Amino acid sequence: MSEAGYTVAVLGATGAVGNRIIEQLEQSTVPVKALKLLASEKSVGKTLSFNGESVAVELAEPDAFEGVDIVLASAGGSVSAELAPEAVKRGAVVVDNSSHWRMDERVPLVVPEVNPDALKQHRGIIANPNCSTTQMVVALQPIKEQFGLKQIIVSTYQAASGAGQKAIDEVLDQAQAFIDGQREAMQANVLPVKGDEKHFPLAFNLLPQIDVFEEAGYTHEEYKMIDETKKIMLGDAHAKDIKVTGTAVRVPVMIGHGESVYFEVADHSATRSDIQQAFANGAGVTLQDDPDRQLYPQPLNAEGSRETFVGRVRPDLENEGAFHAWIVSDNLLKGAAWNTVEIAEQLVKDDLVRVPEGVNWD
Ligand SMILES: NC(=O)C1=CN([C@@H]2O[C@H](COP(=O)(O)OP(=O)(O)OC[C@H]3O[C@@H](n4cnc5c(N)ncnc54)[C@H](OP(=O)(O)O)[C@@H]3O)[C@@H](O)[C@H]2O)C=CC1
Ligand SMILES: N[C@@H](CC(=O)OP(=O)(O)O)C(=O)O
Repeated sequence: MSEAGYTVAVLGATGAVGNRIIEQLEQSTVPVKALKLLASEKSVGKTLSFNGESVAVELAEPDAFEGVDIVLASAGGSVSAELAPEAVKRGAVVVDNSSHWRMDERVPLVVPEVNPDALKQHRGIIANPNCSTTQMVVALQPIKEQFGLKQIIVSTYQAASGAGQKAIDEVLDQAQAFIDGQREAMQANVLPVKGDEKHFPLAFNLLPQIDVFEEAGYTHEEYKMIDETKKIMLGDAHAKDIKVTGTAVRVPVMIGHGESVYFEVADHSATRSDIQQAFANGAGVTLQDDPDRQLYPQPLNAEGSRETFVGRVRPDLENEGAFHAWIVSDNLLKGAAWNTVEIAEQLVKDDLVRVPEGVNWD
């Protein structure tokens, strides 16, 4: 790093996640010497604000990464597949939000509260996990550290914003049609999966499909949660030390994913209060758990926060060593933009903003 700091590029700067990356970067400890904002042709010439200054959006193309030290990418999988290697070739370290690189064995998949040391092995590309996975592993890491984790069964309640601005707009239009008594006018073109054969309204509804269906009746989102949790917590997407399964459901909430999690610990002496205390002490976790005061996490309250909120902690009444908890976080912040910027902070702190010699992604 030069005295003045790093040149940072935000790829996908005009998107919902990109906008929040810029905001999080403004409030971060990353010393930004210069900022480049990159997007598609249609956004070239637009300006966005960073630290009170107006920055013009440029075209995302290979040469745009000349002189860049850190790239924070959120422009989708195909863009990252093509441009991340180009950025690395030009000496930049890329933190990528898309799912494209996550399962690549050469790529660390990082949540700084859980596996910051994985960054030490980076070869220029670092992946940011799926939003539902991130908040679950942040919450459960202190439980794993103190009591050992044997099994996780999760049901997600995922906000429309996870599928982008178009999904939010669609749900609001559907809600208005429903309120106007025109149920037949509820248009659905985006959810559950853009480009899939059928679409259904989410307003006043629940959709037990996020992403496409794959083997054995599971969706891709469910497989991502299983594989990514293992890669982050155990260092291997196929490890068997913790059994993980789940059901991913889209709910008519705008921002903030909820998760009902059943988990089994190895140490059967753990009490409800031990588990609550472990959550309360967890990095990035805020315990909101007081049934007497009806205190529990809610998406509307989590919006805009970097924290992962945990409540409704209770033992399973039939299985020894098993507990339930309710986890909520802002899917666009800890689930995407903040985790990305937090990784950049960790790279700076550990002096890892450099591409190792001899790396080749071609
Ligand atoms: N970690 C996670 O769980 C999450 C990850 N994501 C990832 O972030 C990505 C962005 O999500 P979101 O912000 O909601 O999406 P948006 O649709 O709001 O934004 C997409 C961004 O990508 C840019 N873009 C699209 N195509 C290209 C292209 N060919 N070249 C350069 N830039 C391009 C867009 O630029 P323009 O405005 O010019 O079209 C825009 O800046 C997702 O595709 C996903 O991969 C998103 C949510 C959560
Ligand atoms: N699939 C997530 C958002 C997302 O973009 O996830 P991923 O980065 O794993 O594709 C959701 O819909 O809430």
